[in-house]
Amino acid sequence: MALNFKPFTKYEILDDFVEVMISFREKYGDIFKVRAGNKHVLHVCHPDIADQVFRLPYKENHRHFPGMIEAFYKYNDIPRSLSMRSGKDWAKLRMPSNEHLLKPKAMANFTPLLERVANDFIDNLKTDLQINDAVREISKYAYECVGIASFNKRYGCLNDSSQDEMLNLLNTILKTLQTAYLMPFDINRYYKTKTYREFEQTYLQLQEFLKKNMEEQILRLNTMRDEGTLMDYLQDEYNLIYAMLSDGKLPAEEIVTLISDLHTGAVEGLGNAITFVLCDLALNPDKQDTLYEEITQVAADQSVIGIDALQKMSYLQACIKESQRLTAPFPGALRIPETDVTIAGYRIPKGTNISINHKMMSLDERFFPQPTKFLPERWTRDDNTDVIDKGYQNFPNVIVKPFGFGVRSCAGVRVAKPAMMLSVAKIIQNFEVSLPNGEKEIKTTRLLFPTPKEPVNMCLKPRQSSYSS
Ligand code: HEM
Repeated sequence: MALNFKPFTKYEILDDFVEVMISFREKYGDIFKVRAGNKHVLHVCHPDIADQVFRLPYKENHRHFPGMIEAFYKYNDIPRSLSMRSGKDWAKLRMPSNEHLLKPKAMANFTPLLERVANDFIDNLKTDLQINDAVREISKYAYECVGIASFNKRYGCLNDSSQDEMLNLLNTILKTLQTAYLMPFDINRYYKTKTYREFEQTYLQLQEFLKKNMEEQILRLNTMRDEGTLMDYLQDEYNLIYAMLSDGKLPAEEIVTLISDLHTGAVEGLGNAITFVLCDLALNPDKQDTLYEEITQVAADQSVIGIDALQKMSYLQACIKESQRLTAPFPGALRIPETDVTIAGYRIPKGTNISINHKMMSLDERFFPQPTKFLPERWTRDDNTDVIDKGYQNFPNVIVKPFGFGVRSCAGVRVAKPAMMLSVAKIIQNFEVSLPNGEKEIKTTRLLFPTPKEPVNMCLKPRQSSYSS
């Protein structure tokens, strides 16, 4: 079966994409094949089948990339970005990075840095008492978070609109990538299309920007070393570049490549995910009240919310997980079997793209009763069966996987989680959030990540006991 594209279309993901996929599942069952771009993708919509796919051996962690990406690296002699690598080449960059980005202490290392950005963001909101075009505004916060996590640097984007250029650039990179993934033929291998040229120009600009920041960071660290202040500084602040350079496993050029993935992966992903959590809380004031209660209990009268407090905020974690269930940032974890396999009775040739369709499973009534309702209680440990039948817990850890699954999952999750938790906790600690004009629903569309179809505005009412950030 194929989703047919006209030859010269705009290659966008259709707004009714989810409805189309649901109709396929109803017609063809829990496993079906769809044409996406120039490849076929096998969609899996049942946790038992997903479990079988996840358990296959993956030595190479292969990916297929659009022709535009292959053409870009043919024309430009720069190292491939992490997300565009496969096999040993991918592992060579990913494994040494994991030691810094994913080790258990990483979240504690990044949280104090991110909190500084969250505090500035809240200070701005205290003046504005509204968020206009939430994804855009929150993407600025996200961009600042990546700047401080990568280079211990404030880009200044929260207060300086001249920095918006970088946000536009990151947005263009994502848009052109999406088009490339959807194109049914690899024309970019033979001809530099407008999409290719836009991608090439913006991606090279991003690399230049990051190279310059890397050089500044190295100079700064060397100056501190020469002045004898480096060790004192490192006691106060985690520095990712120092940590990666000093273990000597990756050259500076490869570190820049990794940092570029941190930028492209983070800003849109975080901007949208945080917006959706705030919308869900605005549309469900009773859940917002419960969250506010938890925050006041755990954070007491503190303006500082540290890693210990975040880890105690189980309702906050449940709100985020439930929001990510509803909007499923990641439509499907991709797996490519390395030999011919039999799954759910079907013989599947090696090299087939299999997508574990988290989106379909997350909204499936068989696994989540009342699937369209925002019920964070689904994810709390208390046995509150009055609120929701927790039968879905028979499928733990397979269905809702916003950060992906296994070795190829999100490399920035230990930045993303505290960045999300800090912003939502501090906003709810300080304001009652609502949507204007009694809006009842946020319609979504996709730009690699799901995003609101129209800009979302939010009203912020200061809470009586709001603390200074
Ligand atoms: C809510 C926000 C985010 C979500 C939902 C998210 C989700 C994901 C998912 C599902 C993947 C796996 C994609 C795949 O299988 O190809 C991924 C990959 C990745 N993410 Fe995130 N992410 C988020 C934020 C971030 C942040 C803040 C960073 C960086 C600081 C980041 C860095 C990366 C990188 C580098 C990869 C590529 C990993 C690889 O190919 O080995 N992400 N992300």
